[in-house]
Amino acid sequence: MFQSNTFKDQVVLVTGGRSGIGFQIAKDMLQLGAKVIICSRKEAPLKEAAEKLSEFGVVDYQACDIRNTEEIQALAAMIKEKHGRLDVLVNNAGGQFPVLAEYLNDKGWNAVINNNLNGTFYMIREMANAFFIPQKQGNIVNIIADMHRGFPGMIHTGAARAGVENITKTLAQEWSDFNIRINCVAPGIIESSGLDTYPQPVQDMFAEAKKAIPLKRFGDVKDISNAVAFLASPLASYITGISLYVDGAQHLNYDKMGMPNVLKSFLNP
Ligand SMILES: CCC/C=C/C(=O)SCCNC(=O)CCNC(=O)[C@H](O)C(C)(C)COP(=O)([O-])OP(=O)([O-])OC[C@H]1O[C@@H](n2cnc3c(N)ncnc32)[C@H](O)[C@@H]1OP(=O)([O-])[O-]
Ligand SMILES: NC(=O)C1=CN([C@@H]2O[C@H](COP(=O)(O)OP(=O)(O)OC[C@H]3O[C@@H](n4cnc5c(N)ncnc54)[C@H](OP(=O)(O)O)[C@@H]3O)[C@@H](O)[C@H]2O)C=CC1
Repeated sequence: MFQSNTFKDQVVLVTGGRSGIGFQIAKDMLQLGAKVIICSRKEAPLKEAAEKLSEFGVVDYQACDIRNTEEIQALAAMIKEKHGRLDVLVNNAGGQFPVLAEYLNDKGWNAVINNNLNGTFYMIREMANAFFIPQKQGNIVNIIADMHRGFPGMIHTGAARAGVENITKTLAQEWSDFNIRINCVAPGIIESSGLDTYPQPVQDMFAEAKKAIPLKRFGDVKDISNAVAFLASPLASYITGISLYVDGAQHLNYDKMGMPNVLKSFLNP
């Protein structure tokens, strides 16, 4: 659907690109002409993913925990040495676990805030300082979540993603002088490797909730990748500071999905 040269010779970094949504984004960017770098915490699955992706184009990888500034700086140094520039940063790495607020301890709260909010900010700041600000050009897409009306059962990630959404609105203004565009994609429930990490009762609850999604289906990793490609492409050259909900209108119908109640009955000890 996009022209195969949409990202020709552009350098694209996809965090969490070894699996699920990130893998699809990396694959599609390669097929649209980009050189792609993927990072995540563990070296072995990253290498395996990079080998699979190399069928589609030039791909590099480096283990990097987005919560660790030194590791991010080392990743930026590798990209500078090998490619000389960075055009697009896709902040896809993240995760959380279902829990009710009253049972969430400091460690669990901090783990998710550190990953999804702090890690995303560190990555944005470091890549902007290393590339986008000196280049006076850059493009950032942040994967957040469907937390438009709060996120019962996932208060930590709701707060973290709302923080990223606000960072996005701030930087769309603060960094407009550097010709940096920054946007979010907010996935609904997407059939991906990430979803498989949830316990069976939560997956059963998702299956039940599907009936109340106005488009009556879960999303596909390709639905998210298409939105990322659009926002990172020149087709979106006048779009910055927005969140694009890719969720079959779930965010308009959340309470009817019965998620809070089902989550509550599952999560109550
Ligand atoms: C509708 C929405 C659909 C969304 C779908 C997706 O997003 S799919 C994509 C989803 N993909 C993913 O989510 C995958 C990636 N997810 C992750 O890597 C983790 O969930 C992370 C984000 C907490 C980071 O982890 P990390 O390596 O930084 O930390 P750690 O593992 O060492 O844990 C630190 C502390 O957190 C707590 N705690 C953690 N887990 C649970 C739990 N299940 N139960 C209860 N508590 C839990 C616990 O306090 C633990 O300390 P402890 O008690 O062990 O001393
Ligand atoms: N699937 C869904 O329905 C939805 C997903 N999302 C979000 O979309 C993103 C992708 O999800 P999905 O593909 O489904 O799930 P996955 O669990 O497959 O992907 C998460 C990726 O992030 C990486 N990652 C996690 N923490 C870090 C870290 N600290 N540093 C570097 N990499 C990290 C993981 O690799 P590793 O563990 O090896 O580090 C993994 O590759 C996530 O942020 C997720 O929360 C949002 C809403 C809905």
